Amino acid sequence: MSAANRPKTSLVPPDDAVAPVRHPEAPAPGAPLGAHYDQCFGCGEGQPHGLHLQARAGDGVSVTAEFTVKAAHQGAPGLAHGGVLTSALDETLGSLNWLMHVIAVTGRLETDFVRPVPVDTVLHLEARTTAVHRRKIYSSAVGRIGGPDGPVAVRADAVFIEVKVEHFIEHGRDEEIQAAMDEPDEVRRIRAFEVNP
Ligand SMILES: CCCCCCCC(=O)SCCNC(=O)CCNC(=O)[C@H](O)C(C)(C)COP(=O)(O)OP(=O)(O)OC[C@H]1O[C@@H](n2cnc3c(N)ncnc32)[C@H](O)[C@@H]1OP(=O)(O)O
Repeated sequence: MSAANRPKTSLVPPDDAVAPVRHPEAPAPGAPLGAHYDQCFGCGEGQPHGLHLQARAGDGVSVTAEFTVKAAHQGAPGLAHGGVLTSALDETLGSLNWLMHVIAVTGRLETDFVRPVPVDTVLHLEARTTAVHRRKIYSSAVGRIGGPDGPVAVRADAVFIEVKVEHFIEHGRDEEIQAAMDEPDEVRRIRAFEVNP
């Protein structure tokens, strides 16, 4: 069935889903994950239009991250754009896959916007993978304002789908694929595609 005709997929894992497994070489809890690709809109240091989100490994398959809402991220006067907040959730959720050493892309992402988020706010994000079923990875995230224990402003549930590295090579634009493959630093080269080292 083509993707366009596929029925809407549940965000609830099926009964025979299993617990996620943290890779033995995943970064220790508390370790910064760093950017997986310097041009990534979510985390890339070299991306002037990006969110510059910084994530750290948590326990199990979990991460925490911070994102500061800038003037460039407004939707309404002085308030963050909902799509930008969803991007911050997507990036945080996507970084969970690195802890399992699985390459995956977002298949479905559902966001609840609970409170408005003003410019200059630091959004404190927490995400966790809850279940895995074949290639489907079920994860959830919340974003709090006013501190890591502050009130929830946004939350999201997602299904990521495991893919092979060919997904990026087949579908990405040649010049960026080539530049990422020519990266002399092996870890950066690998992480551009979030491939298992
Ligand atoms: C490198 C990491 C970067 C992280 C950055 C943050 C994350 C991102 O934003 S990634 C970018 C946004 N996402 C994308 O571009 C993905 C675009 N979509 C695609 O390429 C394809 O539709 C893709 C790969 C998801 C699935 O296609 P395909 O491999 O043919 O899947 P298919 O074989 O049909 O389905 C596999 C399973 O996934 C499920 N599935 C497929 N698509 C979806 C979906 N959209 N939602 C939920 N489940 C889905 C299917 O139901 C099937 O489940 P089951 O095993 O139970 O039968």
